[in-house]
Amino acid sequence: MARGYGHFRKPGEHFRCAGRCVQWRGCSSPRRAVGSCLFPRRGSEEGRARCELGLPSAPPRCKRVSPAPSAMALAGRTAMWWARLRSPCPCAAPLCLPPWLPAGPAACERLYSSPGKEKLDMSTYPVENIRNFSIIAHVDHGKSTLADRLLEITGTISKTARNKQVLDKLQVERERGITVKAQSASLFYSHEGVNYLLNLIDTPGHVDFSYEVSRSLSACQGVVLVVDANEGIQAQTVANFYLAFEAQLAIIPVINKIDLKHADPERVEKQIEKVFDIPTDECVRISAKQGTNVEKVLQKIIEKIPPPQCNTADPLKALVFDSTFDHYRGVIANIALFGGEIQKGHKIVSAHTKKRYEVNEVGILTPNEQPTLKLYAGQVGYVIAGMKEVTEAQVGDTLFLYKQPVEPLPGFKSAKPMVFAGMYPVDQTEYNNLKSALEKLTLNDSSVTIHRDSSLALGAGWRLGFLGLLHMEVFNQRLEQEYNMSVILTAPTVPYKAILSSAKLIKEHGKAEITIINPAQFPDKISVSEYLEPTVLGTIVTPQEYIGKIIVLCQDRRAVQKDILYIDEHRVMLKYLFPLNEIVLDFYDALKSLSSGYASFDYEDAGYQAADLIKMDILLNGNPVEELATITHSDKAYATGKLLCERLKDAIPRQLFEIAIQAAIGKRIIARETLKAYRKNVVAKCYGGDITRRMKLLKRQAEGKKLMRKIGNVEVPRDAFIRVLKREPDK
Ligand SMILES: Nc1nc2c(ncn2[C@@H]2O[C@H](COP(=O)(O)OP(=O)(O)OP(=O)(O)O)[C@@H](O)[C@H]2O)c(=O)[nH]1
Repeated sequence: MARGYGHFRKPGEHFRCAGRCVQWRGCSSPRRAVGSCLFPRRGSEEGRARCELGLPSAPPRCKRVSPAPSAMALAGRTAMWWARLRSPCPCAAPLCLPPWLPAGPAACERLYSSPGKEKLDMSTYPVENIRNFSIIAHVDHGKSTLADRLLEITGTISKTARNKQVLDKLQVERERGITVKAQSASLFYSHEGVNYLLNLIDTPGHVDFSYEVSRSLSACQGVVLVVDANEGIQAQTVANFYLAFEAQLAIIPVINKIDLKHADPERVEKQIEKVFDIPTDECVRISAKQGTNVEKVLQKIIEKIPPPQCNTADPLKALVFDSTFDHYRGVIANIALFGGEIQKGHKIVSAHTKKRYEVNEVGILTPNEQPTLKLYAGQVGYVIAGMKEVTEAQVGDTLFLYKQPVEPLPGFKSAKPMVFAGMYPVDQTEYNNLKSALEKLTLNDSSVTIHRDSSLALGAGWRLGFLGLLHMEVFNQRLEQEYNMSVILTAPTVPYKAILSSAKLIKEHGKAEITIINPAQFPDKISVSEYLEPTVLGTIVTPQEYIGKIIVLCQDRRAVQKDILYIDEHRVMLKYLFPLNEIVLDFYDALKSLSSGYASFDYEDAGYQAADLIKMDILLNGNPVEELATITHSDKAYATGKLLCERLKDAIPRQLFEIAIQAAIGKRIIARETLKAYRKNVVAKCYGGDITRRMKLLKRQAEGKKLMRKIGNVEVPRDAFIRVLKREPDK
């Protein structure tokens, strides 16, 4: 496949390079594709680019094929190289060789070399042979591992030891070992002589990503509810069960990890019967890791989950349940067809924007994009239709054929952000780049809300709403990893409300009830008749020996007990009404710490309640730090103020001058810490003429300084805001 010098490549052509498939992204006019330019000289621009991207170094033979380009030509081609190196093959999202790819060059060529010629015919899967289902469970109960085995058994991926969490494609997912993004895959399975098309969606387990689960369920008729045979029912098992139950989906309970030494599937079956009212004989006992009984799960899916209720003869009605942005192809929308069919060339209209598009490509995910001739009612796949702007692809939108309008599908309830934080570019010149990165990332994560904001110290930025602190951390990490953006995040806060009493303010806001997502905009007590704080109904599942400590912790967090239920002789389920700001930052850590990791926690929105709130300012040498202002309950003001000052004292490096750290309510100072003046001489121990060592130490110090941002005359490290506000786990 490797082409020599002088070959004319066509745009879109696939070819092998350094052991992987690449697609030519050159311009449409025939141009000399120095096929070998993918094997650059060592030390060249491209060489460095390849190195940064972690691509292998050039094989020696390629150096012979590729004549060394002149400096000018090199500069001219660099952008093109970059574009091509960064552009993944449309069949393979990651640039690196995907772990599920069958070994050997032949397999690679078969899969990726000419997808255009290998479009699948999906007409052989009528609606009655389709099953759409999600795998739901508590964190780490084995959803992704079960998905791997299902993909293997159905021959979608080959059986190799490298197949671990194949559907967790994002770097952040692989690094953290958690699923943050629901991923779908189409499986072909033959049962009793009938060929079935099974569309699987692997969902995240953590409470912060439950919006992904609820959206995934809209494309399904059933769920596989995985429960760990050792841990039993946990808080997210209950939450996810009710999501599926309310959506009236068929539920297949699966008890996983029966290979574990302490597995007790019988106990878990009884729990399932007691809490969910599902007879014990309906549970399937499996070991997803070892593959035991996984085939039974497939059979249950076919028997218990009904096929989608829709018809290919109806007009096209496609629900966009997820979308991603590709730099070259625009928006790739994941769709579930609730009627009709769709194919290349169709003119479609978005019910949301009313804009018209022509379909360029349709296909299914296996789990990479596999183009198909058409998609039919009941099937789940993707569509590329030349949507160039991220705002054009709304998750929850309905697509229909031009001149054949349909009633739009109900779409999705918009996600309700639980925490808000300010986000600012480290350097204001990066503002536009960050704006574009945020737009693209929020397309893929529609649960994030964005409002423009600005701060005296940090300049122009945004106030972002997240579903929780983990969600905020993951979003920040994705911005860094996928868009190479580093940002400053301010202290997270929950959305409070205020009922205004001042006529002037009501006129200003146009309404009496306002939502405060930025502590800087907290209105004075004189102009407010009542403050309201958000609450959540929390579910805690714990072994009974920790119940005493947990009750004390909940009381300390101003929670009110609503229910208590023994799910078996050893485990208890507690329900508490919590003020959201008491749990959002560190409650989970505290709970895990005092229950030795055994208790689990989940929560759902429970509206607002009246609260005695005050705004607390933090002053550094008398100057208020807007980014550290917090809204707190009056009962907790002194304790919070003292703690914040102590934390700040640890977080701020000592400087050449003394720093007074104070917490103030209005003009009243309620806590104070003093940071002594200090200047570290990093080269103090370097005597003699060892210049390289001195340079190294000074460079390291300079790098540390880069991480800081000046606020007034005091340097505050970038990550201080979250660190300072996170409480220590309660002892
Ligand atoms: N012993 C044993 N371990 C298993 C089994 N299934 C999964 N695991 C392990 O459990 C851990 C979590 O598995 P995952 O598949 O990532 O769990 P998950 O539910 O997808 O996790 P999240 O996506 O973070 O919610 C991994 O270390 C798996 O190897 C099993 O049947 N037996």
